[in-house]
Amino acid sequence: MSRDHRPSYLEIRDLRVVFDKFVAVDGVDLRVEQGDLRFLIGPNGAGKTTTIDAVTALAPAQGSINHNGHELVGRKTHKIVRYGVGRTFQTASVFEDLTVLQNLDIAAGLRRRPRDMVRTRQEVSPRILEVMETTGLSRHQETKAGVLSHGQKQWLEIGMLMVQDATVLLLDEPVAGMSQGERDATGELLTKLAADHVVVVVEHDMEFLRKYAQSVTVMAAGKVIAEGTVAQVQADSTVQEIYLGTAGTKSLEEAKVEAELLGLDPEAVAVSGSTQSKEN
Ligand SMILES: Nc1ncnc2c1ncn2[C@@H]1O[C@H](COP(=O)(O)OP(=O)(O)OP(=O)(O)O)[C@@H](O)[C@H]1O
Repeated sequence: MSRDHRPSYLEIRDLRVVFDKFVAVDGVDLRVEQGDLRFLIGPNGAGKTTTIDAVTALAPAQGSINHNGHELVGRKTHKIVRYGVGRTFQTASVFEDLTVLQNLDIAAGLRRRPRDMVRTRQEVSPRILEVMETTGLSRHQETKAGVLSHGQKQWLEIGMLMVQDATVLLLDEPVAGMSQGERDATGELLTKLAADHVVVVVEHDMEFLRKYAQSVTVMAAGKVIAEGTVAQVQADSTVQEIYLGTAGTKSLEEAKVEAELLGLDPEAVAVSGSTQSKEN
C-alpha cells in the first residue's frame, strides 16, 4: 500500500532498452497494481529480464517507469530500492555463510543506522519473526543460508525484500529448479504477497503460471504482444503463432511441452518446427 493508502502500482510507459545498437526492449507499456499476480512470459530473448533490469536501473532505460508517483528512470539502483522496489535473481543472492536470521537482519538493516546493525537474538524484531513465519523459514533461523534448499534460498531472498518493506516485488524465474512441493509453497506465498504488494513474476514454467497467475503479459522480440487472463492469452492468435513458432529458439521437445501446457496443440509445433530444422 502506498503512503496515501491508495493501492500501490508500477506503471511502465514506452520503455526502450538499447544495448549498443541492439533494441532489447522496444516500446513496452506495462501497468501492474497491488492485488494482481502478474506473470511476464515469452520466448527466450523476448526482453523479460531486461525489462525488470530496467526497472531496477540494472539496464539503461528510456521512457517512463513510475511507482506510486515516483519516476524511476534516471534514478540509481539504491534510490529505487528506497522507493520500495525489490527484485530477486535467477540465482538467489543471499549471504551463504550467514544464517537465515543474519541475512534478514542485514536486509532490514538497510533501513537502520549502522550502530544498530548488530543485534542479539533476543532482539529479533517482530517484523523479522513475522517474515520468517510467512516464508516458512522459522525453523531454519539459525541455519546457514548456504545449506538451504534452492527453494528455501528463494524464499529467503523474498523475505529479505519483505523486511526492507518493498512494495514492488520483481521475481525472476522463482520456481526454476524447485521441487513440486516447493513450487506449491511458492505459489501460495506469492498469492499471499500479491494482496498487498505489486508482484511481477518472470517465468517459463507454464504449469505454475496456469495454477497461480491472475494476469499475464506476453512479450516477444522486445514488445508486449498480448495481455489478459491465462484463458485470454491462451486464446490469442498472436500468442499461439509465437509459441507455435518458437521452435527456432528452443528444442522441438521444449516447444511442444510449452505449447501443451499453454493449452495449444503440440502437434502443430511439430509442423512448425519441421520447417526450422536448422535449429533442431
Ligand atoms: N547486457 C546486455 N548486452 C547486450 N545484449 C543483452 C544484454 N542483456 C540482454 N541482452 C540481449 O537482450 C535480449 C533480451 O534478453 P533478456 O535476457 O531480457 O530476455 P528474456 O526474455 O529474459 O529471455 P530468457 O527467458 O532466456 O531469460 C537478448 O537478445 C539478450 O541477448
